[in-house]
Amino acid sequence: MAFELLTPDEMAEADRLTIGAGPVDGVGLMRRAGGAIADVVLSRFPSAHPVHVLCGPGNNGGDGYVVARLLRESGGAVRLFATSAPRAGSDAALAAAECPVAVEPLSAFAPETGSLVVDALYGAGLSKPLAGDVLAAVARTAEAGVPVVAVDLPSGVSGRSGEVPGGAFKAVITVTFARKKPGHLLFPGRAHCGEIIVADIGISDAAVAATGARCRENDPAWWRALFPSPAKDAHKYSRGHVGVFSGGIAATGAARLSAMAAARAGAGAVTVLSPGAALAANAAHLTSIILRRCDGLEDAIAFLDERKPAVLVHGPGLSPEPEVGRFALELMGHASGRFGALVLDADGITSMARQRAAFFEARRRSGPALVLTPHHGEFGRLFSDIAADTSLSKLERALAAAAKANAVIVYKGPDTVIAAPDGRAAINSNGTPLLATAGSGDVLSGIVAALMAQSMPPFEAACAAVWMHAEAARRFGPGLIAEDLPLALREVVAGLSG
Ligand SMILES: NC(=O)C1=CN([C@@H]2O[C@H](COP(=O)(O)OP(=O)(O)OC[C@H]3O[C@@H](n4cnc5c(N)ncnc54)[C@H](OP(=O)(O)O)[C@@H]3O)[C@@H](O)[C@H]2O)[C@@H](O)CC1
Ligand SMILES: Nc1ncnc2c1ncn2[C@@H]1O[C@H](COP(=O)(O)OP(=O)(O)O)[C@@H](O)[C@H]1O
Ligand SMILES: [K+]
Repeated sequence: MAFELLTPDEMAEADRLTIGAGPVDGVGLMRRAGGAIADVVLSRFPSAHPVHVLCGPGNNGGDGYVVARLLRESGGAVRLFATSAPRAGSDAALAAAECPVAVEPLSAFAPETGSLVVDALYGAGLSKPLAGDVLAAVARTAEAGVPVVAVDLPSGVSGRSGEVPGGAFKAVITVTFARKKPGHLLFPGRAHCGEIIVADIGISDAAVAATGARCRENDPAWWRALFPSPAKDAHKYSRGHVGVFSGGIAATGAARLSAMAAARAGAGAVTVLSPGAALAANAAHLTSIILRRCDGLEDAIAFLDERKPAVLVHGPGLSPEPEVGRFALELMGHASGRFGALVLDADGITSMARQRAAFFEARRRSGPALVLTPHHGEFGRLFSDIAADTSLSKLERALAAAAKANAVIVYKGPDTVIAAPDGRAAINSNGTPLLATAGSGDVLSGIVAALMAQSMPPFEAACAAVWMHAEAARRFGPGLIAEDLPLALREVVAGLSG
C-alpha cells in the first residue's frame, strides 16, 4: 500500500505526468475512474433502484457520465442530473457524448427510498462554497436518508484542507483515485467521507514520486524498521534514560503519567525531577520510576551531568507562568549538549508563548532536537500568526510551525498532524475519541520521549508515538482513562517488536 497524500495540485501533476508518459490519455483515465465507481456501486449496492448520478461541469462530472453509462449498460435503472453541460472539447464532454442516459436538470432531483446517489458534482476542482441547486440537492439527499457514493471527494469538501466552506454531501463510501488526499483525513472533511476506497486507475508510483509530495498517512509500515528493540547486551541506561520535570505539590500526576508511559514505551530508566515541595507526593506514587529533587537550573544541570539522560520532557503539570518558559530556554541554551532532545508539551508551550521572540531566536541557533506537542489552543498561543492565517490548512499550519521553530510539531486533535522542519509530514488516521480524556496528552509526551531516547529519529518517533497512543486507546476500549494508557501500550509495543 502507498501512503503518500496528494493535494489536488499534486494529483493534477501526477495526472499530467501519467498522460505525458502514455499510452493512456485523459479520457482513458476518466473511463477507468468511472469504471472503479461503477464496480463499487454494483458490488456494494446491488439492489439500489434507481441510481441517481449527479454530474458537475468539470472532470468530476465527467467521471459521473462514465458511471451512468456503465450502470445503464449493466441493465440497472439510472437517472442523471447535471448542473450544466461540460465545456465543449473537454474530456468530460467526450464522456457525456458517450453516455446514453437522458440528462435532467439538478433542480428536478428528488431521491426516493431505495435509491442511491452517486455524487459526481465537484471533486479536486472545488472552488467555492456549495450554493443554490447543489446545496438543495445536499439537503434533499440528507432528508431522504439515501446512501451516497462520492466520486473522489464528497462535493463541498476541500481536498487540500478538509474544510467544508458551505455544505457538503455525507458519503457512505468515497472512491478516490491513486492516493488519498489530505482532505480525506483532516476534519471536518473526514467525517463526510465514510469508508474511503483508493482505486488504481493507472497513475504510476513514479508519477506520484515525481510530484515531490512529502505528506503521508501515518502508518507503521513506513517507520517500523526504525522502531527500537533492546540490544541483547543492553543495560537500563543504554536502553534510553528519560527525565520528566514534575509540577508542584498540587500538580504532580501529569509528570507521572508521562514517566509511566515513557517506561512502558521502552525507556530503560525514567527519572521524575520534582520540586522539593512535591517530593513526598511523588514518592508516595512512584515505584520503578526514579525520583530526584530538582529546584532549578543548577539541580537540573547536576542531574544531566551525573545521569546523562537522552531526552527530557518539560511541560505536563507545570504552570503557564513565564519562568517555566524561561527555564526551558535556559535548558536549551546553557544545558545544550548535555542531553539529546527535549519534548515540550502543555504548559511548557503556553509559557513559552510569553517569550516567543527569544524562543524562535534560540531555535535559529543550534540546540537540542525539539518536539512540540500542542493541542489546538496551545498551538494558537505559541504560533499565533500562523494560527490566524485562515487560508492555511491544519497540515500547512503544522508545516509552517515546524519550519519556524526548527522542531517536529505534533499538532494534536482527532486528526493529529506531525510535521518536520525539513518539510515531511504525516496525518494520523487511527485516532479515537476515547483519547479525549484528561491526561492523555501527558502520556503521549512520554511515549515520544522514550522512542527518541532509544535512538528513533524525532519525526519517526513522533509519528510512531501518535499511532501507538491511539492504538493503545482502541485496544483498551470504552472506560479508558489516562492512567490505563501506559499498561495498554504493552500489547502495542509487543505487536511492533514482533
Ligand atoms: N488523476 C485524477 O485524479 C483523475 C481525476 N479525475 C476527476 O477529475 C476531477 C477534477 O476535475 P476538475 O479539475 O475538472 O474539477 P471538478 O472537481 O470537476 O470541478 C471543476 C468545475 O466545477 C466548478 N466548481 C467548483 N466548485 C464549484 C462550486 N462550489 N459551485 C459551482 N461550481 C463549482 C468549477 O468552476 P470554476 O471554479 O471554474 O468557476 C469548474 O467548472 C477529480 O475530482 C476526479 O473526479 C478523473 O477524471 C480521472 C483522473
Ligand atoms: N476526538 C478525538 N479523537 C482522537 N484523538 C483525540 C480526540 N480528542 C483528543 N484526542 C487526543 O488526545 C490527546 C489529548 O491531549 P491533550 O489535549 O494535551 O490532553 P491533556 O492536556 O488532558 O493531557 C491528544 O493526543 C489528542 O490528539
Ligand atoms: K464529488
